[in-house]
Amino acid sequence: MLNRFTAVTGIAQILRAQGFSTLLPQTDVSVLHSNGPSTVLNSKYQEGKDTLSTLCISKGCPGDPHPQSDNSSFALGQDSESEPALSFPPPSLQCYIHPSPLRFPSQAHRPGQLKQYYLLNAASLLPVLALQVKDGEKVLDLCSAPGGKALAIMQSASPALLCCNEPDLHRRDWLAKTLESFLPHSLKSRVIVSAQDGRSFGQREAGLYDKVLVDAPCSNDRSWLYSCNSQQGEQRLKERARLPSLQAQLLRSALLAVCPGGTVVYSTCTLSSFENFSVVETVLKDFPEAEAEDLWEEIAIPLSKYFTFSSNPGHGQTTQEATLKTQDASVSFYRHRLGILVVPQLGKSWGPMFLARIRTRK
Ligand SMILES: C[S@@+](CC[C@H](N)C(=O)[O-])C[C@H]1O[C@@H](n2cnc3c(N)ncnc32)[C@H](O)[C@@H]1O
Repeated sequence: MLNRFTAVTGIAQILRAQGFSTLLPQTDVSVLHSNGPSTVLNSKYQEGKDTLSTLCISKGCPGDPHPQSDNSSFALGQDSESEPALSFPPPSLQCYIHPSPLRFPSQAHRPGQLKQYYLLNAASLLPVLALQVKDGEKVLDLCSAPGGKALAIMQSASPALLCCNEPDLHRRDWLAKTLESFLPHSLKSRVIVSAQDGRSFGQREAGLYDKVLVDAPCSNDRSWLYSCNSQQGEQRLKERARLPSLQAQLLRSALLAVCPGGTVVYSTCTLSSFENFSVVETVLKDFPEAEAEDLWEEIAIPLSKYFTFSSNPGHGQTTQEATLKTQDASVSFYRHRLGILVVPQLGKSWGPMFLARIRTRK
């Protein structure tokens, strides 16, 4: 993720030369121009585990009273390759994706300077896209560390307040460092770090937020690829059992924290339907004034060129299979009203990622 609060000249050209393309349909920086200082990216990629191949570039943020970017002179064209379009692409967010697993080297800390890019699993952008944060809104990131989605929110819009909550001390330090490395001082009063247990947040700050992201602690299926010993594995299997209850409490808390007419996005990086569809279904029973929205047309179809989606909840619920032919691929989908799931694919370095969007009635 290129940081719009720094100079980013030259990176888009390097990306294109390396075979990256824009993830979001509306932009193509092949015609990117800038008079600002050029940035040199270390283009020596490493192939290996935990590969990340999404890069986000952002234009200047219209609502930001303190633009510190030199990229206001960028001229951006339309991406004729991409269709159909996302209905709500954040106007200031540009993302790049690579068809094969590549890894940019992460950028070293440079005292007194903001980092220019942040690497993230491409599917991590989807909960932020679903949240549709608008300038001036109050946003809560209930489970925030290490801060990738909080940064993506700040690349997408200029909220009046972004509260990043993380109860774990070590991870909260990591979060604070991430925010410090990417966001200018001028945003300090608008991006705050909180240390509460997310389960009680909703009671304490009931109805205060327009948007709440619950990127919940989960089984994190991709991390199984890197678990090194069986003891660790057994411990994690034990912990799995308590997750759906914790996740449901966090989602309930989020629904209390959001104002009438507000939006909650619930996401995990597991395939487990007990941590995904079942949590949403259980919690919605307690909130008759809230309903899950269909993300199929808005997110799954426009991004089907890159991600394989499923909305099959498993355990015998009714599903409807549909096949969508894109320019490049024919992909099978299962539709379900409660959420969508990015399924990992061989040779791709993203997913799983489940997301559901819930709106409360005004
Ligand atoms: C999947 S990670 C969040 C990743 C983060 N949103 C990002 O994009 O970088 C889940 C986080 O939830 C935190 N967490 C665990 N229990 C929590 C609780 N009771 N309330 C709030 N956060 C909690 C974990 O410490 C962990 O940092």
